[in-house]
Amino acid sequence: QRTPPGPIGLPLVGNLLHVPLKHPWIKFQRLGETYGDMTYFHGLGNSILVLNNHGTMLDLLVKKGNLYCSRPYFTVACELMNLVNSTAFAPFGERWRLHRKLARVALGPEALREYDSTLMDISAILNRSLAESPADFINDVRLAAGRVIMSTMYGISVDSAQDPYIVRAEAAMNMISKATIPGEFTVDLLPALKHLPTWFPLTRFHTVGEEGRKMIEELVAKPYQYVKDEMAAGSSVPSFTRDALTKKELQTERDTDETFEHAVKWAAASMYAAGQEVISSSVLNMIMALALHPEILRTAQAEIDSVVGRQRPPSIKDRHALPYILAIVKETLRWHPPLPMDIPRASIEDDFYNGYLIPKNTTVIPNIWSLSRAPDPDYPPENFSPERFLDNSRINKPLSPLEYCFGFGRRICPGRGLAENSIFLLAASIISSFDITPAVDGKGIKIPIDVQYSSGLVSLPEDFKCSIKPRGGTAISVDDDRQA
Ligand code: HEM
Repeated sequence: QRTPPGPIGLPLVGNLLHVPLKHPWIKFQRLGETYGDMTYFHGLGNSILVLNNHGTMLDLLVKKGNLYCSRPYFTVACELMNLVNSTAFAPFGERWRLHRKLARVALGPEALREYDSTLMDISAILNRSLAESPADFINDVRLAAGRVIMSTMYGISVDSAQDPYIVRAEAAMNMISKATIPGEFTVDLLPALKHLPTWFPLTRFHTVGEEGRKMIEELVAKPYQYVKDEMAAGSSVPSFTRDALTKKELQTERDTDETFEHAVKWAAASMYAAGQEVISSSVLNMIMALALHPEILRTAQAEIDSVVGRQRPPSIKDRHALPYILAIVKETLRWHPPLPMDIPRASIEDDFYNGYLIPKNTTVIPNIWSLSRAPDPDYPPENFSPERFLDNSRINKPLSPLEYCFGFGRRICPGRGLAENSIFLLAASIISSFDITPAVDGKGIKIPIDVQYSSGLVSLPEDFKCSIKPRGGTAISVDDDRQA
């Protein structure tokens, strides 16, 4: 039986040369132009299938979801750093199912409502720091995203970027992101290498794995212990961890599953690892887009002024009355999807699809990037144009990025509700309070913004400069609170 088409490989190295380390999603999209919706190739013993078409992604990852709901085994991340315990890298099985149940109960729509006012507080704090130290906006946004996760997962309020919870998490994230690009570590391609002694050349992964494992152990254990201590003292506040330890929907698992505590700890820490960076990268991406498009910012401000007014900050409840802001959020996720290659899947059995064999253990890469680049004669894909989602007169409406940026089927992102709420609220409150323009140098000349993104599994905007100033005549004081 033949496998799907793809480039012909060299012996041994296979087609590894076809996977550049920089922005592999662009190369994958081009391979799709040559080979069609499915491109299949080998690299050092791994078989890789890249999907470039939405229908094919739905057929394999939703309709045949059970066959494709495992993850490839990243030796460095999964084994040496222990991330096989996390939700995102867990293979298909009982442990992963329990994590998903925890997320359904403790991060579902009902649980999310508990956090609306926390998110409002976090936006107000972000606005205050943007007004006080606008040059630090990148750190401020990262910190706000860290606050969203620490408060919803553990009820921990974070004071500053030097907070040990945040420092630990950021360092661990840095490592994970690097360890999970297929091909980044030779050991991921030749798993037997991990048995080589640490002095052997090429075994940098031993050091990285060891450091990563220590960091991750602390990331998992410390905040969990905090929630237990607060609960014992009778002073805990709502959080994912507290809900998981108390909600009656999880009583059976708590009573019968001896791995329950381990699962709660790892599920909560997985949310940090999976959620903080994508929220901050989305908000920074939006700030960059608005600095480049003053007319879009003005239209967005006019919408907020007319719907919400200048006397109070926007809230989650205003969402459906603010279609332009929602279109900006969608366009931000489409313009540069935070996970351009989704999180790769692994097939758990041989499958036959459209006349091709897809062998068991194939690494499947749904190339979300290709979907975000669908040709559009009215609004070219490289342009930032929220209008593309609002122009009802068009016959061919674009697919909403909410249909693909969060993944598919049984492994779809369990944090998407929290992500949508927090990105919307942070975006709306920044837009309502600030003017954003390119920065100027000492001579008053604009510093051009170079639109560049990193190459990890999560792809972030590279650092850029812009000017953020409170809006003239704004009635919303930037050190606002919810009573204003
Ligand atoms: C803009 C924000 C976000 C984007 C674009 C995003 C995207 C994704 C994608 C593409 C996946 C892989 C889904 C698949 O395999 O098909 C995923 C998985 C995951 N996401 Fe998100 N995510 C976001 C925010 C969050 C947040 C805020 C959290 C937690 C609070 C979170 C937690 C997770 C977890 C735990 C997984 C692993 C699920 C599993 O393997 O079963 N994500 N996300």
